[in-house]
Amino acid sequence: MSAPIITVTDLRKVFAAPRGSKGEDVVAVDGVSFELHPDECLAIVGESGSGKTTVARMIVGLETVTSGTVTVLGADRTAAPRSLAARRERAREVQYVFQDPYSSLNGRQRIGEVIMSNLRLHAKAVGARPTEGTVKQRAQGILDSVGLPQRFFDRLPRELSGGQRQRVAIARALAADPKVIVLDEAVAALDVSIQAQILNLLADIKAERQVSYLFISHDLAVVNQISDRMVVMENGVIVDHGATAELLAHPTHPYTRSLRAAVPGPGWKPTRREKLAS
Ligand SMILES: Nc1ncnc2c1ncn2[C@@H]1O[C@H](COP(=O)(O)OP(=O)(O)OP(=O)(O)O)[C@@H](O)[C@H]1O
Repeated sequence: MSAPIITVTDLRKVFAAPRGSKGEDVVAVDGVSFELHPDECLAIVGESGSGKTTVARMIVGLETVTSGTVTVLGADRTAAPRSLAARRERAREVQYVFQDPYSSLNGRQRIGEVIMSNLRLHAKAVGARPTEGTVKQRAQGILDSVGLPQRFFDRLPRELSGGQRQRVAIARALAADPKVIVLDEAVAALDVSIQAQILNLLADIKAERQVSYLFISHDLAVVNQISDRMVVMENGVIVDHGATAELLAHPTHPYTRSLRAAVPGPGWKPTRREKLAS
């Protein structure tokens, strides 16, 4: 098997109680280890507060690491980036798509400019000087690849639906041509039918490009559709891991079983992923 793109080893995060408060420190993540391989979708699942987002934020350098290590493409990424250039270098490797596409998009920036500014940023960082015409052409291509018509190029985020805005957030991530996209509850705010469209889009993108997903979700029905493997977190600790289809068809760990049991009946079928792939 080829070398992992991301390796996290014995990752731990403690949030200190505010100074002067009588509160206790929060151990959000405790001894988490896993690997993300090329072209795979690894899901991190668990209930609210289990530590999923904190793991992702440590991987992209948005949160400091208390102990343990993060390696991305063979480079140690445990320490927080020290400069803007270092932060951008990391962003070229790993892009982050947030749950709420509205607050993550600049309300005054038109959709085409959202994509073009990320294209310019990352082209500049690798010393390329594409013309404005080339940048625009690439941005139009990316808009097309996320299934949005060209007339959206000049629109503002508020003129788009939630699903369309999430397509723009994905387009912005693609503009960096990353090796990994972290999708943090990226479809949680969307209606089920729109969720399915975005999941199909993500599957298409992954089939076309060399990109891996770290897919964070509390929703096993969604995870079942998109991920190859999953790790299950409870109270900051990985309590279960394995191939998604296998783990969900035959959950053995009590926590995975309880999560699985909490999935609403209609629409839930362990074979749905095969259907999506067909
Ligand atoms: N900045 C912070 N300061 C203090 N505690 C925090 C901070 N961020 C997260 N926590 C705590 O760390 C724990 C894990 O939170 P985290 O957001 O990683 O969980 P999660 O599984 O992603 O949940 P959710 O899906 O609700 O975001 C929680 O107890 C949370 O309250």
